[in-house]
Amino acid sequence: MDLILKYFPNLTEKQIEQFKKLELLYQDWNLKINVVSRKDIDELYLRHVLHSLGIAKVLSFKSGSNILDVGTGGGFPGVPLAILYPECSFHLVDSIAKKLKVVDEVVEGLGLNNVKTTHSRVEDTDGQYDFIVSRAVAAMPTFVRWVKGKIAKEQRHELKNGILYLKGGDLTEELQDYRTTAIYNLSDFYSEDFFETKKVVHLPLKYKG
Ligand SMILES: C[S@@+](CC[C@H](N)C(=O)[O-])C[C@H]1O[C@@H](n2cnc3c(N)ncnc32)[C@H](O)[C@@H]1O
Repeated sequence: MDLILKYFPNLTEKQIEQFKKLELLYQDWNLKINVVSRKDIDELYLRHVLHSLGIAKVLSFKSGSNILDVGTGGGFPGVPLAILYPECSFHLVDSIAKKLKVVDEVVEGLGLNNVKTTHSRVEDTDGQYDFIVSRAVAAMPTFVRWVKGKIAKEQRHELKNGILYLKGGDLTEELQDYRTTAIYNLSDFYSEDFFETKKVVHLPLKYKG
């Protein structure tokens, strides 16, 4: 938890309580339904919470923003971002029901009222969002195919509406067809070794009507 405060020192008491409670809820639910590996549970704040919040180091979501988390699994990056941005609406989608069961329990346990979950493949969902966030779900070409048509028309942020994807390693080949991407190194914000190769990829997408 100190790790979160190190990089996000302006949290409210409520947010601090929610981030603290997150560990207990995941430990408990992970025993019943395994959604996070044992090693990762031991390092929940580093590998999941702080990593998810890396998106917030790149862009601060404005109040009233709508965010889609594709393939949220156990709730990453959607749940930590929903705690950080209580004035934004988060839609967390996953095609595996049992993972969303854990997310629903965690969301309820935290008293988060800005999160909606849907059990579906994202291709089969409707909705328009300022930003679409994700981690470890699909290569960019596939991902772009899944989410096109889901971008809101109105631009409210300094970054154009589109995808904010947590990725790692060498992305040269994967992103070669996307000239408008910007890559942000999380090592510029966080000093822990875990973030050495981790990045946030911003890909603006056009509104499709
Ligand atoms: C490796 S897990 C990553 C989970 C989470 N984003 C994280 O980083 O901890 C990939 C998740 O994407 C989901 N997924 C894969 N394809 C999907 C699709 N087309 N629509 C919705 N969810 C999908 C899987 O069910 C799985 O939970």
